Order: sequence, then structure tokens, then C-alpha cells
Amino acid sequence: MDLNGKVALVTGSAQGLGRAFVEILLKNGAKVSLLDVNVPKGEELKAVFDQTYGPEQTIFIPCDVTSEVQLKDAFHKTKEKFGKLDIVCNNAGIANEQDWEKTITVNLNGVIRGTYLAMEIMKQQKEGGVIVNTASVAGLEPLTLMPVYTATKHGIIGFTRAMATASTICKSGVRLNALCPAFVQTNLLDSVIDDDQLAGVVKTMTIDIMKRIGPLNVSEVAEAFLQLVTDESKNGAIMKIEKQGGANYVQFQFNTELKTAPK
Ligand SMILES: NC(=O)C1=CN([C@@H]2O[C@H](COP(=O)(O)OP(=O)(O)OC[C@H]3O[C@@H](n4cnc5c(N)ncnc54)[C@H](O)[C@@H]3O)[C@@H](O)[C@H]2O)C=CC1
Ligand SMILES: CCCCC/C=C\C=C\C(=O)C/C=C\C/C=C\CCCC(=O)O
Repeated sequence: MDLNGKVALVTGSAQGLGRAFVEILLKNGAKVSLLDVNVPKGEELKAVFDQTYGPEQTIFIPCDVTSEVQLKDAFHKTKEKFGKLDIVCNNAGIANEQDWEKTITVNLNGVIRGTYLAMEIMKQQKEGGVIVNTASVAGLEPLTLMPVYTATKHGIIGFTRAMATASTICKSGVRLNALCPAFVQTNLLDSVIDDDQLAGVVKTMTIDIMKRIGPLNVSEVAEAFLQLVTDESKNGAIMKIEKQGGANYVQFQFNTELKTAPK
């Protein structure tokens, strides 16, 4: 898929991975709608991108993904502004085991609602679209320190795979994938390390693992994200990104048999 002239929307895009995804899309010629709950950071970033790419290439929309009204409104504003919607990355996420219900609402409900809104718009377009949901290696194996975060990321992978299969069967023209990075150097990672409420042997062991593996840079994950967006042959694929092994598609032991449309 050539990204020149394509229209993308990225949630949680004011910093970290979301910001890196926006930048790689802009570099490849796409127009991007930036959604984030952090309004000062989002506006600041929009101003930075205006300098490099021009003010018409981006729009910043203040949006909390846990609000049905705000998310719906942001999707429709994006379509209104740019005329279509080709790429959606449901990326906003938090790691807060104390406020675990909020973690579920942001990480899982936000991704599910964003996927449904994207599907609704994209399936009406002749050229379809692509949805990339940000999961984590914690969606493939437990991150013992953060069981609720782990649950949300497992949920994203199951949801994305089921939706991808349904999309093939219904010939909606929409591809769905999930991205599973290991530890990445962002504020989210630092906030967990600095969280005094999380302490003890499990945290110490997790920090040791992280130091041994070494955290990824956001640019390494953005390159993998770009591969997933542009490769039109991989509907339903789940991509794992590790510091040592790079980006690889996950092979699942059990594959659903419902893959193709009935004859
Ligand atoms: N940093 C890491 O080690 C890894 C992160 N991830 C995932 O990557 C995604 C991005 O995380 P990072 O860039 O690391 O974190 P980050 O904290 O640097 O950035 C997250 C962004 O999401 C925004 N956000 C938070 N709640 C929101 C809400 N309710 N509505 C809209 N925006 C909201 C924040 O304001 C922030 O701009 C998350 O889904 C995270 O779970 C996945 C694997 C590893
Ligand atoms: C306290 C140091 C680590 C803090 C981690 C914070 C955020 C991590 C977010 C992720 O999405 C991490 C992704 C992958 C790690 C997954 C599994 C590693 C296995 C560790 C274990 O055995 O518990």
C-alpha cells in the first residue's frame, strides 16, 4: 500500500509510540488526525509537525478514548476534514494496576470502540482500509507485575483476530492487525518503574528482565508498524517486536477454520 495521500487517525498520539507512528505516516505522505486526552502536549506536537510537514497535513483533536461521544465525534471530524479514512491505529493505553477498571476502559474498551468506528467508515469506502491495534508482548505472555494490563492486551489480540476473520468472511475490505512490542522506552515504562505502589520481588525481577533484554526505541517499533500498515497480504496477523529478534509474525497453535466467505 502506497501511503501517499492516505488519511490516518492515531489515538494516544501526543507522545511515545503514538507520536512515532504519526511521524512515520507523515514521512510517507499520509495526512494524520492526532487524538489525545493531553491537550497541551497534542497542540504542541501539532505545531512541531506544522513546521516540518505543513499545517494541512495534520489535525489535532482533543479526545478521551473512554468517551463514546468524544471518540465518535473525532472519527467523524477526521472524515469531514480529510474526506476519507484509510488507516486507524488504536494505540492509547495506560498501565495503572491500582485503578484497574480505568486500565480496562482505556486499553480495551477504547480499542474496541475505535475499531467499530473505523469499520463503520471504512467498509463504506471502495478502497476499504487498515486498522492496527497496539497490544503488547504482554498480550502473548503474562507480564506478572501487571495482571490487569496483561488481561487487556490478551483481549486486544483475541478481539483483533476475531474481527479480522469476520472481515474476510464478510468481504468488508478492511484489514485488521495487532502490534505487540516488548518493553519500549517511553513515559509509560518510566511511570511503572517510578510507581512506588508497585514494589517487591516481582518488580525487581521484571526490571532485571527488562535490563537484560534492553528496551526498544520508539523508532524501531514505528518501522514495524509501517510494515504492518503497508503489507496488504496479512489480514489478522499479529506482529511481535523484540529488541534482539526484531519484528516477526506470531504463529498460533490453534487457527480458526472460519477463514473464507461461503461459496
Ligand atoms: N512502553 C512500552 O513498553 C509498551 C507500550 N505498549 C503500548 O503502546 C501504547 C502507547 O504507549 P506508550 O507510548 O508507551 O505510552 P505513553 O504514556 O508514552 O503514551 C500514551 C499516550 O496515550 C495518551 N492517552 C492515555 N489515556 C488516554 C485516553 N483515555 N484517551 C486518549 N489518549 C490517552 C496519553 O496522553 C499519551 O499521550 C499503549 O497502548 C501501551 O500499552 C505496548 C508495548 C510496550
Ligand atoms: C518495572 C519494569 C518494567 C515496567 C514495564 C512497564 C510497562 C510495560 C509495558 C509493556 O507492554 C511491556 C511489554 C512486554 C513485556 C512482557 C513480558 C515480559 C515478561 C516478564 C515476566 O515474566 O513477567
